[in-house]
Amino acid sequence: MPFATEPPLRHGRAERTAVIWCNLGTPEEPTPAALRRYLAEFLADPRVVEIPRLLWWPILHGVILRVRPAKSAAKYASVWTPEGSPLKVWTEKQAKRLLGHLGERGHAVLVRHAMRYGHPSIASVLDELKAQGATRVLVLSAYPQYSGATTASLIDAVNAWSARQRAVPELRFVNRYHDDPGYIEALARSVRQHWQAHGQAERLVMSFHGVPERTLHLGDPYHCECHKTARLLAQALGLAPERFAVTFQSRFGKAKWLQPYTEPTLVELAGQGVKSVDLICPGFVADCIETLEEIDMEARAAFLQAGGERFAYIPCLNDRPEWIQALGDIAARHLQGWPTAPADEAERAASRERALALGAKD
Ligand SMILES: C=CC1=C(C)c2cc3[nH]c(cc4nc(cc5[nH]c(cc1n2)c(C)c5CCC(=O)O)C(CCC(=O)O)=C4C)c(C)c3C=C
Ligand SMILES: [Fe+2]
Ligand SMILES: [Fe+2]
Repeated sequence: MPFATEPPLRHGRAERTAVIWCNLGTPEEPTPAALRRYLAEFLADPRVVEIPRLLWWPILHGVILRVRPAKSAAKYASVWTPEGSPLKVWTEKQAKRLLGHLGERGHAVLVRHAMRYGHPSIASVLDELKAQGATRVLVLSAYPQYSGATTASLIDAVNAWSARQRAVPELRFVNRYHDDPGYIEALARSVRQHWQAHGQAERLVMSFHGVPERTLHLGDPYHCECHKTARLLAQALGLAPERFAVTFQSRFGKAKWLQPYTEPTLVELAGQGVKSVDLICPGFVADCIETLEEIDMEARAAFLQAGGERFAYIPCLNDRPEWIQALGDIAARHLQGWPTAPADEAERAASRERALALGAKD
């Protein structure tokens, strides 16, 4: 396999540190064609669908990619913004805010966002950072809870890029922050603020994206990490166990996924006479199709139709200042020991001196 041809690194050259804020990815447009491209890449990832290729390929190409793109495109169209897909808009904004926040704290780092599927791809962002002289890269995932389908998949993508490089930058991965106090407190504050403005419902439903149940039995920590996030959030809010529920949404395919499922739980609550629910999606740090359409439209309608009277969706953390602060703290913790101070002329000269003293030739 050919490795990249790269300009030789000069001794004494300033080190540059970069942070990549990685999210899942989203279609470029709310059209069947764009959805087909997006879903074809996403659902071909063996980390996402753990079915042997020989069985999965005919289903994916023969059925799913013929039917789903048009249906999903209509759903995306219902949440699309003038700037594009909500997931893209929030992810870009978060990267900018993180750059500003780290800068204020004296960290002169490069910050870019990247998408696991679609654009800008992880490989293209790593290429760009390397061209800008990044010698150390912190990969920060937009999934607080680790799962093979998400976190491990983005690690795979970074490693696939590394496998094509001659000079591989130093890499660090933030695999999880499901119990980070700053993240939990940012969630708690968003709930308290909602309660102050709109009053508290009878139940707080915490809905996480689902995964196939068998991944739990195979050792994926995702289910446990979702429950820990939920427990810590409930504790921070002083909620007794009977006042909240943990559910899983976005089931895909016919297999059993993590339970209880979000929508049937809402219908059941309404059937038990619960008239009001607040719903938060703590595992999504940016609003997207799964929160804005599946929850705030579909799940809302199901609850109200089943006899519920008040359904309040509490938005994702998006660009809330406490969240950007928490994200900055998480990044700063993982950047420890890496040079992030501005590389000025004096600093460059000193590092050259050190290199020469060690016998290196410039
Ligand atoms: C914790 C985050 C996520 C996990 C785990 C996850 C697993 C997973 N998802 C699918 C199938 C689909 N997911 C889709 C959208 C989507 N999924 C996540 C996050 C996780 N997925 C997000 C943030 C989004 C929104 C993307 C956006 O553009 O807004 C979709 C596409 C939408 C649709 O057609 O319904 C699919 C399909 C599987 C199979 C899976 C497996 C473990
Ligand atoms: Fe998903
Ligand atoms: Fe969905």
